[in-house]
Amino acid sequence: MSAAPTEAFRVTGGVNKVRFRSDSGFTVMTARIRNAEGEDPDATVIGVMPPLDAGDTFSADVLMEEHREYGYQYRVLNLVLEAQPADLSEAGIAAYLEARVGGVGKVLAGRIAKTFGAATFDILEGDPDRLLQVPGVTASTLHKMTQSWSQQGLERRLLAGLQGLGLSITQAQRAVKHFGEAALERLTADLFTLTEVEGIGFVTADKLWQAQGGALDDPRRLTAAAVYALQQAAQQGGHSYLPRARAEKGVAHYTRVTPAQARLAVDTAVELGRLSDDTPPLLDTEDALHDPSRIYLPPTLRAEKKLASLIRTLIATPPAGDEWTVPKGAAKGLSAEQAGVLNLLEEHRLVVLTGGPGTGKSTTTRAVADLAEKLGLEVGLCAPTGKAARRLGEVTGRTASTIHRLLGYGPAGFRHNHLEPAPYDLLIVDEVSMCGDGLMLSLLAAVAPGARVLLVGDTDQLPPVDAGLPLHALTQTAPTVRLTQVYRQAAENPIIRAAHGLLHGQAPAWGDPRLNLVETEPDVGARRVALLVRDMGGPTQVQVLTPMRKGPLGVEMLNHHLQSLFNPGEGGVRIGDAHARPGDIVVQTKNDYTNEVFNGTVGTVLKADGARLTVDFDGNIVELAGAELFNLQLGYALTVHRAQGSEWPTVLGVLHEAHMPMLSRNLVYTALTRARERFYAVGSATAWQRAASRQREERCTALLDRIRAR
Ligand SMILES: Nc1ncnc2c1ncn2[C@@H]1O[C@H](COP(=O)(O)OP(=O)(O)OP(=O)(O)O)[C@@H](O)[C@H]1O
Repeated sequence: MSAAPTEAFRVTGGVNKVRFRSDSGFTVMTARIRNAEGEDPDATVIGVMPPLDAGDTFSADVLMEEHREYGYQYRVLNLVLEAQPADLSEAGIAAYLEARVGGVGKVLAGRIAKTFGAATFDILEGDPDRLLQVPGVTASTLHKMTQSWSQQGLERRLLAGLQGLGLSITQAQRAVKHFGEAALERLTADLFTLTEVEGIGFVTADKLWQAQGGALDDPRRLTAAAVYALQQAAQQGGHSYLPRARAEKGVAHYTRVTPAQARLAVDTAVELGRLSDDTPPLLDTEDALHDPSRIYLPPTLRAEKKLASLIRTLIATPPAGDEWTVPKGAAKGLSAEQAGVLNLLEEHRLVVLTGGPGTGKSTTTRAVADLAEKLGLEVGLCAPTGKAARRLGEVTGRTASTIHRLLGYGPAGFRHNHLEPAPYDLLIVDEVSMCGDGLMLSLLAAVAPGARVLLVGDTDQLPPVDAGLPLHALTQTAPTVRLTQVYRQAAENPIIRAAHGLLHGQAPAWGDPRLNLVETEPDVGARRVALLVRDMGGPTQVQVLTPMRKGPLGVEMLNHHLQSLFNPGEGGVRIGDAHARPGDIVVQTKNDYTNEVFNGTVGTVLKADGARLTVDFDGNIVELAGAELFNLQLGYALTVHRAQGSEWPTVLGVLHEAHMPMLSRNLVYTALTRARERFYAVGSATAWQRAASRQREERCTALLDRIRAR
């Protein structure tokens, strides 16, 4: 082969030996590869490939690269398996038959190879009955052989065809996994169907589409863009629907088409049922300026309607039995407001308890659980995250779990639902501000007939990451107690006072040793933060929070400086955004129900060997490898969103005008209330003033209207 060219080139080859293959399809093999310029008899070839064995032949686009340890090797971009072995000697054919064709053992493979030689594969493909003349090949053996051969042939043709559409081998494999045999036909008919595959979005499909020379105004492209606009609105802004004008703007933004075409795109998507138009009949009182139109993704519309009817039912139906009585002593130590919750639960199945930090929500929750158990009721305690569940358990002195665990979440979804309700007479859910419509629907759908539900949360916290704002709708429709009095020791705490001040648009009054601010410029900020963390006792004593991931004061930059100061060194195991070494602080970024580690849980790396990490998450010691490592990031600094539901004694909050797009009152309120004893702001006081005055953008949700609708 000539010197390493920088761009990809095509080779054909035969597999010598497969050295390694991960479940994601990443393979390391040695192969004989050749092209017009020459042959490399035993090259190292790496990359994501279809399942293959020694003896397979293939054609592939490869890039040559020099690895610092292994020297030259070829990285596969696309690889198509040929339908027969490289080595057409009798032994080669026998080895291939034995390895790849079902029902054929060593002896039989030898006989077939001896009888038919290189013609074996054409016969297997085109005239398989002739194989019956080989002693030992029975009708059932032949059936197994032809089944397996045609299945493999189909998969080979599918992968080759999909790669012909421009898909990478990874995308092709995921498409086959998702669509099965119909993959090629579905994607040939409409390449944008690819967006149904987990992890492949409109932008990727559009790149493939344009690489194929697809027309920019093709209805399939425009329809897919309309659906994508709604998906992005839910993911980025938590919107359950978009007014038509914004949906059209989204389409124009993603496709660069004219407003007229964008309008057509939304109309077409609605006609095809890919989107739903649920615009309510315009009441004459509506002002013409307010755009009442509502464009939904169909599943979101169904969920919102279902949730509204569930809430209406819970509000309208009486609790089962009459055992709920509130004896005199039950309200001991509670304020009249707090005691109100106990009384409301006598008549109502669904009660909501809200209030800011230190207003006595947890105290009230404990009193409700105590009373319910005295009355002999089964009480279920849960919260959206592991950390919040643990805290709920601590303050109520009972076991509490995540909502997912309480509802029996597994690969097939939630075990408890309207068919098999959760077996509790009273469900208490904490930190409900973190529940989107989806999780709230799963939760309320699993409430047993006649059972009661107490939802506890703080409506001023950040809105949920998922779409919808159910807690807000519930506080305006279900019987609600809003605790306002901040208690003595809580009131003395400047953090809690500052949090309540934020709700009235006031920036915190800095200067208290428990509530202080240090100004810094973005470019030197990360380094400054690392030194401050050192002065404050190191990363185990203080949690750093910041609004963003990117930028000079983002999580990535802060973690880089914090890791180099507190755990310097080289190498380590690759995780989501860096390399982790023993002693590093890491954070789980996705719910992992198998290891019972949830998004936002912080842990310490105990061991890092090869491609495995042992992490201690608050006493839950887990071993992580493979894809699980990409659910981890360095955790010296976290985004405020990731910190929701967690609390630390000391928090260092980084906030600067540079974060402007993210700054809102709820964001800084949530950051501040993550600190139990001490909050240290680094950045600029102006940023806090600006944030305090900015309400977050309203979310497009019609849940409240639907609950109220008659
Ligand atoms: N009725 C009350 N009378 C006197 N003190 C109270 C009362 N209710 C709560 N407290 C005290 O106020 C403090 C805050 O109570 P609690 O932790 O229940 O508030 P919270 O709303 O759960 O706060 P956070 O949201 O921060 O968890 C606690 O020290 C608690 O003992």
